[in-house]
Amino acid sequence: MWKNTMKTVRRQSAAHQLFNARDLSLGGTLGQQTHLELLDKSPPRTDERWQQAMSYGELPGPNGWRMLSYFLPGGKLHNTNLIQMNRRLREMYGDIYRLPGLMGKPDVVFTYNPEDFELTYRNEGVWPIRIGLESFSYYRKVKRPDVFGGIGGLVSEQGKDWADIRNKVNPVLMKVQSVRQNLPQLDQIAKEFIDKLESQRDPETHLLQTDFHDQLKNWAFESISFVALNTRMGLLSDQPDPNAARLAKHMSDFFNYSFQYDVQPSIWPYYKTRGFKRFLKTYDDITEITTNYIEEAIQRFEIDDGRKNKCVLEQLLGLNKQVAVVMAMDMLMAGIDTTSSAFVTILYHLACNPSKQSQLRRELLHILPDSKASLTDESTKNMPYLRACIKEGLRITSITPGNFRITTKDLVLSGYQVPRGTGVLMGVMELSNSDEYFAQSADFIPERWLKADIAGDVLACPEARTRNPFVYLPFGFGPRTCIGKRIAELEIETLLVRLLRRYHVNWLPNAPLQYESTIILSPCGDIRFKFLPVEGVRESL
Ligand code: HEM
Repeated sequence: MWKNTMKTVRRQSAAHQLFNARDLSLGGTLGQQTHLELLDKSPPRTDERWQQAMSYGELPGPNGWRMLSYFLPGGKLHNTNLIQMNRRLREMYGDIYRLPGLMGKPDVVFTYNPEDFELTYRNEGVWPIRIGLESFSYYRKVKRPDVFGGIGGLVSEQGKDWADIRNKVNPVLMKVQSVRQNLPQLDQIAKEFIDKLESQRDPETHLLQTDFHDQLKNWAFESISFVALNTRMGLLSDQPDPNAARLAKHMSDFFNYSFQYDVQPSIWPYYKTRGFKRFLKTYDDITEITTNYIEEAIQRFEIDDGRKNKCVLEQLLGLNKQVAVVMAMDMLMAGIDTTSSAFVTILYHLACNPSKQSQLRRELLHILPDSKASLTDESTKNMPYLRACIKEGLRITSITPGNFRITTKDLVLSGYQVPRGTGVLMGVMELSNSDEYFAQSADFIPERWLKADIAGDVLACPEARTRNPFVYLPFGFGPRTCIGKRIAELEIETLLVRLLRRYHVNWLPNAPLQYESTIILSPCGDIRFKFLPVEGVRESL
């Protein structure tokens, strides 16, 4: 079900990703605010700091033709992926450089200076601009206003339209209590995942007979669809709901299509090709299946009206049905690959660092002395080492390696004038992997995230990281930060507890875990772990 996505994605190069994001001004044709309308309207800056800064034209970087030549066969960036491309450009031009915007797109300034990150975020205002995926808006606003009532969704809206939804849904999705009420069901899903893993594990070799990453995507799908649709899809059972299996297949197709039509070059804004029409059909199928699930949930809520705590979907429906439909779909679209990729990453680091894994298991044995017991708010309150391991895994490989904004004000970045309306790409993962900000940055050291006073028997080492918060931002920053952060953390924590309480996990390949860069960094290639039951195995300390 998930394989198809991988194959297509592996063919993409940095050149495609760089040149082919749709023209930002397309927003105008979709009836949403364009980034130009959102820029600060005050006169250009004339203050001393601005005057003394070097001019924008002095920023290092290639012109349009030179940049194109880099991507031709034999060029410096030919066949690189996005990460390799950024590293080479940084070697060539330094810690701040400019790539020209082609075909009507704004220039993008790449920076590796945390002071620039802070300035950019602190000046983004209440309506930060991050370029969205235009097909979302087109489908929802132009093709199906009957279902979505003119709402494009968080990922693609800008300005006031974005803020209207975000302000409504923040209390539902960002409030700890609202999210944590899902713990019992997410724990149940984690248990079912482990049971399935056990049934696919060879007891002699301790290897899985199936693809672990694919299985994890089923777990992520089952978990997020419970939160978003209040429905158990049965994807971890032998007999999934047939509509759930269809939805999962459509989701997989959707990622292929979105990459093709939102990121690669395409004429769809001007001419609707046959392929694009198939994409719209996939959107239609996803919409039909999710709205059916939501209708079924509404009936359940009506029958069972006396509950004290309303689930996420019920709270969203209480705001507005169209907001609930859009949000549920966005959660499904943004919450599967992200969470499963992050989980593989964290598990990989723990598998490669057996002493850290043993340390974590000591904490887990304390939290869950009886492996059959359920996790509760009380038992999971105090898990400092687990949370530190998650942070440390995402530090070494943040699955979103850079954050993007369009500047709304004139800014001085690294001593250069950067006019409003310019794209700024903040290369945060490079900094979180630099010894300048994290001592022994290549090593997995969860202790750097522990506070000395709560570390218990662990030797905390908070001095191994910088105090600058802008060099570690796996979920972004500010009013536009990831809205699924709390859900993702809860899902990952719950499954890590269950998995490592049950198994010692070893990494089998001789090579490190590989990634491909698409919209996120996704683990690829040889992903094999060995799962040895904890019962009866001596800890290697
Ligand atoms: C480990 C898992 C995840 C990571 C690392 C991640 C990371 C991110 C990042 C970096 C952003 C951009 C933030 C910014 O611009 O400042 C983002 C946005 C977003 N994420 Fe996540 N995410 C994850 C899981 C999820 C999940 C589970 C959901 C669904 C509930 C989700 C839904 C969204 C949405 C809707 C946005 C757009 C928010 C907006 O523009 O207002 N994410 N995510």
